[in-house]
Amino acid sequence: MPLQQSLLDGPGDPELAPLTGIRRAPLSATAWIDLLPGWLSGADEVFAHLSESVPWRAERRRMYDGVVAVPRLLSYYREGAPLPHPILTEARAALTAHYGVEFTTAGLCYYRDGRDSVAWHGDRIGRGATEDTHVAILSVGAPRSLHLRPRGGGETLRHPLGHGDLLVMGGDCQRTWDHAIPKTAKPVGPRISIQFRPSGVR
Ligand SMILES: O=C(O)CCC(=O)C(=O)O
Ligand SMILES: [Fe+2]
Repeated sequence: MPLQQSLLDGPGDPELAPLTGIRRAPLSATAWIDLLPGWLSGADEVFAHLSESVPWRAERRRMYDGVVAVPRLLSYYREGAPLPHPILTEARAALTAHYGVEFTTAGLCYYRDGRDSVAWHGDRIGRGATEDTHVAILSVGAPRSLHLRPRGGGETLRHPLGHGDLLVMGGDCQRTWDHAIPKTAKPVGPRISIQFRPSGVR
């Protein structure tokens, strides 16, 4: 199975490292990202479980004068909805304790291959449009690059997100920066991204 070859974590129960190891990279005076590579170990089983048990949806969106397929599969766990793997419940509790901010919703994306992507955007639907907010991303599966650039234009920063890695955006990052997962022509396996957000942020 080509999927297995892309995962390097080996067997073992899913386990989260302490968040004390997280490193902050300021983006500006008011925006930052926190990074913790390898936050989740034993991520193979998590990837396999989520691939199979999450109700993935293929969405279509109206664009200009046509309707196009959204280039990734989606699933959304609103506030109060049980998450699809116990390690995600644990991850959310750890993030909530570490940041003193309640993460209540989870958006999941499934990038089937390098043609799947998310275009430049900020998570500005709702509260993120006007208030500082945290958005925490746990990545499992094939590594993909998260790109960030200032909204007014400027240099693009590239952060590779691998199997079990955590990246948290904070401050006014959603208002003043955009992020994207660009398509890649390289042969890449599937990736699942889990985004934890506080209430009212999309
Ligand atoms: O796949 C990712 O890690 C990012 C997804 C994202 O930016 C979003 O769904 O808002
Ligand atoms: Fe986003």
